[in-house]
Amino acid sequence: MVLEISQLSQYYGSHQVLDIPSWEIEYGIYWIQGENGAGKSTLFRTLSGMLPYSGKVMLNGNYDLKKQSVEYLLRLNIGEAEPVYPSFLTPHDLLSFVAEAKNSPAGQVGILTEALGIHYLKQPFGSCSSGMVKKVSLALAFLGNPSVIILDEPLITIDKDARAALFEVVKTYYANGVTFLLSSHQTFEQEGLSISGAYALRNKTLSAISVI
Ligand SMILES: Nc1ncnc2c1ncn2[C@@H]1O[C@H](COP(=O)(O)OP(=O)(O)OP(=O)(O)O)[C@@H](O)[C@H]1O
Repeated sequence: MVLEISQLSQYYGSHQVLDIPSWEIEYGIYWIQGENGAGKSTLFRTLSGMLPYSGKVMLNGNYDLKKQSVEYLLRLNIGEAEPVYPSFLTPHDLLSFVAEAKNSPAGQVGILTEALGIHYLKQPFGSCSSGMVKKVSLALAFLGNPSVIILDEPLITIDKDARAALFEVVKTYYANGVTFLLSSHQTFEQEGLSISGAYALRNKTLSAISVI
C-alpha cells in the first residue's frame, strides 16, 4: 500500500474533526471530496505531519509518520489550499530552502518554475499576486523525489494556462509512479486525468464514492 491510515482521530480542542478507523490506497490519483468544513484540509495537514494526531499513518508500507518522520516527509509533499508565506521572503528563497530539505535533484527548481510560469522569483511574497503565491506553493509540492503529492484545492486562484501546465506536470509525475491526493469542489474532467478513485469525507470519515 502507498498510504495506510488506522484509527486516525483528530481534534481541535474538544471538537473532533476526523475519526477514520481504516483507509488505504494503492498507487493512483484520488479525488477527496467533502462539503465546506468536512475536514479535507485537516486530513491533508495531518497526513503531512503538520498536526499532532492519534492513530497510525504509514507510507509505502515502511515509514510510520510518527516513528520515521524524516523518511516519511521526504516522500510525501503537500501544496496547501491557501498558502501563506512570510512577506519578506522571495519565491527563490523558499524554493531553494525546500529543494535542499527535500534533496531535490539539480535543476529541478528551474524546470518546475518554468513549467508553471513562475516569473517573479526575486520579488518578495508581500508584493506577489495570490495566483503567483499559489503557483509557488504548487511548485514546492513537486520538489524532491516524492511518492505521494497532496494538492489541496489546486485550482483556486490560478489562471487557465497555469491550470493546464499544472496538470501536465501532474501527469508526468504520475507516469513516474507518484500517487496524488487531490481535493476540489470542481471536477477534474477537463484536465484529462485518469482518476483511480474518489472518496467523500463526511461524518468525520472517508467512504468510497463513484467518480462523477
Ligand atoms: N486551526 C483550527 N482550529 C480550530 N478549528 C479548526 C481549525 N482548522 C479547521 N477547523 C475546523 O475544523 C473543521 C474542518 O475544517 P477543514 O478546513 O479541515 O475543512 P475543509 O473540508 O477543508 O473545508 P473547505 O472545503 O471549506 O476548505 C471545520 O469545522 C473548521 O472550522
